[in-house]
Amino acid sequence: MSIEARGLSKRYGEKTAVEELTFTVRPGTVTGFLGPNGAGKSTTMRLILGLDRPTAGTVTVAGRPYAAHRAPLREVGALLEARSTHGGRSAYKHLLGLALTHGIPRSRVDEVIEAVGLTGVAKKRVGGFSLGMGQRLGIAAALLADPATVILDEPVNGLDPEGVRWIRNLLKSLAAEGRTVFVSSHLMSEMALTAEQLIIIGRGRLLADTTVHDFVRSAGRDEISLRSPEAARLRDLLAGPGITVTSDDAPDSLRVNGLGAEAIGRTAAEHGIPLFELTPHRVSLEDAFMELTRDAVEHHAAAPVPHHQEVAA
Ligand SMILES: Nc1ncnc2c1ncn2[C@@H]1O[C@H](COP(=O)(O)OP(=O)(O)OP(=O)(O)O)[C@@H](O)[C@H]1O
Repeated sequence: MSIEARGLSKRYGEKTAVEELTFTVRPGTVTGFLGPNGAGKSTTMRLILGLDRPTAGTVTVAGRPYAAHRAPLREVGALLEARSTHGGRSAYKHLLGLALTHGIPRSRVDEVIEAVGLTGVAKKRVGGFSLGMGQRLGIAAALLADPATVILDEPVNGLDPEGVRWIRNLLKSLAAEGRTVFVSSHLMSEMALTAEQLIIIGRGRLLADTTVHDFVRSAGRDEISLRSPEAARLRDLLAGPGITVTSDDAPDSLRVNGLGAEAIGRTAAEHGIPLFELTPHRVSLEDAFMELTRDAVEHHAAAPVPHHQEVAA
């Protein structure tokens, strides 16, 4: 049961929150929905759930707009914002209320409470819940009708490492059961551990629709830093197509892109050039994500201008 967005756009007055988004979220895998703050993730999720009307384009779940489903709760379970629950009620009463109004058996309430690990506190007032317990309750509500599609907006926000790991495993198991799992985040590193597919947006536009595997591979070019008393000579020897050598402020240091440590070490040895240091640096996923979304970030912090000298393209 896929989620299909086609030319999906949403404007609020002058502000374009979502612009011509076209993507498909497929069942059986976790799809991460990534973008910096204000990219349009929450708006897109609201459009999927029929809580807002698109200015243009369409979005369907299992072939129909959300509102056209006879029992939408059974089709799509969603967690948008935590803490929409009445603080004076217990978790159990809250879920039971939802279940009774949607024809869901009482036994299912116990099941989801158990599944999200709230059994010990199910009879306690929701008002006294921690952020993590509130998120678990929101997820219990989303799963109550055993939906084929699960949509969660920033579910790990504010959670401790144990909670983050729990959500990660839960999402994977929901996908393994054949469900469509669509989860937003602004943390690339978290999505790399949780998702298989990635849809990345910035300023409302699609920036990438890819797999985590491909994103990691394209981001995974190594940069090598080295120190040598003959750095200038080595720099000329390493230059070539697809290879970038930059020198930092220190006259004996170089940074090399496009060559492995072995190739550099071998070239240095062939020419009798001593190396004092040869260190590979992995370009982090977070760096690659920031690079991709740099132009789409609404508020930049002032960054120092890098001082690099390029000797070869
Ligand atoms: N009801 C609204 N009226 C006016 N502007 C809105 C409205 N809802 C969202 N926006 C604007 O649309 C843009 C996208 O917002 P949205 O909340 O969808 O982004 P997001 O990717 O979920 O961001 P975050 O990670 O900060 O939650 C933002 O610039 C936001 O200010």
